[in-house]
Amino acid sequence: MSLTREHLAQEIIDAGRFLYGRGWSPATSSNYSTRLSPTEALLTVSGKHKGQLGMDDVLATDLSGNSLEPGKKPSAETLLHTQLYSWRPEIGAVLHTHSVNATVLSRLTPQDFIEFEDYELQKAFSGVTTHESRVRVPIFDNDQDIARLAAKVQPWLDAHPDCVGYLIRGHGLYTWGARMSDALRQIEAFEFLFECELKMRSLLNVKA
Ligand SMILES: CSCCC(=O)C(=O)COP(=O)(O)O
Ligand SMILES: [Zn+2]
Repeated sequence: MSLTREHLAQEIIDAGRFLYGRGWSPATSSNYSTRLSPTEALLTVSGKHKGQLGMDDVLATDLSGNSLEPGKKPSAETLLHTQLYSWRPEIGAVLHTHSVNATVLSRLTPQDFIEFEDYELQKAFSGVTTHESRVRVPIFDNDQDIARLAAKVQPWLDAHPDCVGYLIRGHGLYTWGARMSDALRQIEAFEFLFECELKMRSLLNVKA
């Protein structure tokens, strides 16, 4: 059964309240989307406070990132959402957040990835069934040119079909799922793992 636009918009509003409440989407940062149809996404309007979204603060775009609702300005990062819907037809929701831990960890890491290993919570990621696995999370340098950034993300996605999310250095996290609940679960898992990693590094006095 396909969900109505109203239901999908409410999922985005509820996600914003939750993520803002956890401190992972401060102020107007972050953007969220759901798949509206095989060729359209429903996405947050640019510049809105994500803890206070209303029904008018979302708009439909095509999968090239073009607004289908004149008068509404799509998120500056629309292309990073729509490229994921184009990449995998089973993706139904994409979340981008700006937590302190994602920001600090991505800045502290000189390599272009971080890897999680031997954490039970890795099993919260789609497709992971044991802690005896490695979840590699690429880190892309931040770029105000989102088309250029998307062009750097695409080859990684194509080479890693099991990728569950990525970081943008000093900026934030992207993750996704078949449904909004899956994307939210992955955000929570990432945040738990980021915090573990930062605590481990500070206790071990590891710089990177
Ligand atoms: C104040 S945060 C800077 C922009 C950003 O990174 C973000 O996630 C929000 O951008 P949008 O255009 O989607 O509001
Ligand atoms: Zn952002």
